[in-house]
Amino acid sequence: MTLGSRRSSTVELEKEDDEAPLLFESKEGKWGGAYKLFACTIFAGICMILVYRVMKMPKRGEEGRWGWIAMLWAEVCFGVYWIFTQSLRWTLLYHIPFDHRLFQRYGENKLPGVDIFVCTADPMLEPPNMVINTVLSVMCYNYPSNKLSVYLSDDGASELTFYALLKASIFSKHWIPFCKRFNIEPRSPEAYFSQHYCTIKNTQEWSSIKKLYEDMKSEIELVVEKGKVPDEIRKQHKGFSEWNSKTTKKDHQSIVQIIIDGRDSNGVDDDGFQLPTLVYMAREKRPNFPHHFKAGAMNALIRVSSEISNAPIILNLDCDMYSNNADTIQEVLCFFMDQRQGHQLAYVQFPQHFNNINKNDLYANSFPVSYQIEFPGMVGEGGATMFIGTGCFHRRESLSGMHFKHYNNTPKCDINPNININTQDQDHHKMMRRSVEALIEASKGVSSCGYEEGSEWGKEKGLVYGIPVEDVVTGLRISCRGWKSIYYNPKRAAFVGVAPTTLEVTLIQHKRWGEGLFLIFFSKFCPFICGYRKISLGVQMGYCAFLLWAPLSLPTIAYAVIPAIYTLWGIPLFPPVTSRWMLPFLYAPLATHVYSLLEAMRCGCSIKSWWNSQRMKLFRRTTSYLFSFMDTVKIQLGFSETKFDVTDKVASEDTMKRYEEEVVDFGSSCSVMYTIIATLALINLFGVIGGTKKVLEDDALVLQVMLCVLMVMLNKVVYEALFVRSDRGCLPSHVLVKSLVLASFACFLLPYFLC
Ligand SMILES: O=c1ccn([C@@H]2O[C@H](COP(=O)(O)OP(=O)(O)O[C@H]3O[C@H](CO)[C@@H](O)[C@H](O)[C@H]3O)[C@@H](O)[C@H]2O)c(=O)[nH]1
Ligand SMILES: [Mn+2]
Repeated sequence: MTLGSRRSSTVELEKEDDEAPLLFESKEGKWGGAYKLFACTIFAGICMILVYRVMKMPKRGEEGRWGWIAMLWAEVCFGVYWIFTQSLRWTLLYHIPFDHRLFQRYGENKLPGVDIFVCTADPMLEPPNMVINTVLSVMCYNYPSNKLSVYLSDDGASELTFYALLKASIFSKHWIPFCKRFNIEPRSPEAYFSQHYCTIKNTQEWSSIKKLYEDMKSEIELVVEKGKVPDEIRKQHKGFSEWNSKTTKKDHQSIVQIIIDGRDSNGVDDDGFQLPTLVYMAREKRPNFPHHFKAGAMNALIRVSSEISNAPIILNLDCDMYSNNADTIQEVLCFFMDQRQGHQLAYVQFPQHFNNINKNDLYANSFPVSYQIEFPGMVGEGGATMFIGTGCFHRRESLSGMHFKHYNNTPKCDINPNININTQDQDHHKMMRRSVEALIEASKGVSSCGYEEGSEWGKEKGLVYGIPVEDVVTGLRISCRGWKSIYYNPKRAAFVGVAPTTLEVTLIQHKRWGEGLFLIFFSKFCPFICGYRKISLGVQMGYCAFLLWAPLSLPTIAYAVIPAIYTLWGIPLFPPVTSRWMLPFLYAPLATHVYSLLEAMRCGCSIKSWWNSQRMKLFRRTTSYLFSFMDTVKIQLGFSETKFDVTDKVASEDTMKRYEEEVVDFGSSCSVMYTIIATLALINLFGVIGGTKKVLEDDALVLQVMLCVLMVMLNKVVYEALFVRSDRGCLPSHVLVKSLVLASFACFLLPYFLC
């Protein structure tokens, strides 16, 4: 069976609606003109820096030539990168939906079905209780339940997760009517009960539902702790028969269970309303078949859902991202169903918000500047935005791989315009209602390892394989296939997730991102090649501002090391304070950083969180992205394969305490990364100590010493972790020894080798 042949996959409008009021409007951001002028002055500064570098380059044999060349190279890199980031700031475009018009125009019956995919990969890193909270939150959307289907993909193939989902399906019968009756938010029970005391009039009902939730939660926790579902529970559901002693995460058959069949008249909640369909899926995995991580899971979900519900709109969520607004689907449909532009739209991306960011966002895990400026900036450049893996609504056709021109050329009446989805479908189901068993059989077939062999999945169809940021590359390809996309950041966050709480986890996560993004740059999906004449130059450059994180590590390391070492050697790399050339060297970096601070504050960051983000930028570039860079090179040369380290979403109490107190937690296992961080911090400390004396003799070293002082200020937390702290999150003594040896070598012995 081919995709989309059974049910309509089209959200389209009839011609007569052409005159009707639009379902959304677009607005340009303010203060564009002033910014453009300001950016031009910075650009002039950058050019003058480069001119000075080339003019004053020491001759062959003269002192400092290599350092000078390295600085020139680093400044060229920063300059080019800065230009790329400008394309994300030139024209900001925001979209505002009019959701009240949607129901007015279509009524409930004419709205399309929505399939919701939730992915999980490991019951230890992603606790089943967290997963079902996400599932429950999306089962409660203010949207006709018979049009909602929720699919959980479990790459951990864990009976614990399955058990939790069964429990959640029972609890949902009480939870959904409770949410709708009292119109509560958010609808993830864990989030709701942790944020609210009884806010509703009927306290008895509130307490009883809270008790139900807590009982379920502790029952699940008990089973998870045991690591095994007890036999008496296993007997209660035939689904457990899929697990036997040989089932492991990496080796098992396809498991598909329709836990709630939305067509079934028994599938109703306490108030007698239909429940959404709920499906558990663990696609087949075998040791000798690559499974392609999340991209593989998503592709299996696309196919399995096409057998079961085949809704034209797909929402995709990570297991830690619960829905925080029950009206999100309506808002999104305003975009997809708008008569003027809706048909061109492939996806609507929401930002990722987190509920566990500490006061000043110590690890710079939230991206307010990206979400409030850079993403709308990319939309402003050419109607495209990045797909970032979670909190994204897709049109099924585009996600499955269809080109816009083919979609647009398909006569819409042949594949049922959305107007008829509901009524026709139900008749359709009555007529050719496949039994649950038949649906499960078909689903198992399409989620088996063999199904993808020799097929176009992962290449032309579905999410792209081979790149650990499957999301970004897939979004880019969709844009290159002629589709538009919208970025939407509503006032009330639509989705809320969990951010890493230790430095180590953040650095590892960024290593994966950096590597994946850089791999895109080298693949056939490089925006300048794949996007040539398909997406605007601004969007191509905007993508590169992200794709080039990894190589930017090299100039950053050069800038963090060379000035400090050359200070100790007494060799100047910058113009003296008395020279007029000093001006661009002061202006360009100062203006960019002051601007970046203002921009962050405009997005609601505190000064301290901006400062933290600058430190994290340094840490990430000198460690995560350096490893991303090296691994990408290895992969390109064929020495290594891509992998996906799942982000740990649980933290010990000790760690949480430090996180809340905003004390950097270095953890224990990333010692190579920490050695680099500590070595750079020490080199700059030596630079300041040795340089202060020299500055008094030679004013040519002033800028260099200022740079070292800035680096030392950024690295304050590192010195504390090395010399002062003694808790479990500090830096171990072997890191101190190694970094001292390395830093001393670079500062004091290297000159003897080089001379
Ligand atoms: O083999 C795998 C690995 C991961 N996942 C799921 O993918 C999601 C994202 O994984 P996570 O470890 O949380 O990574 P993050 O870095 O937090 O994820 C961001 O970056 C990823 C790409 O690197 C995107 O896939 C995600 O959607 C995006 O939120 C989670 O729900 C996982 O359960 C799978 O289903 N199968
Ligand atoms: Mn995550």
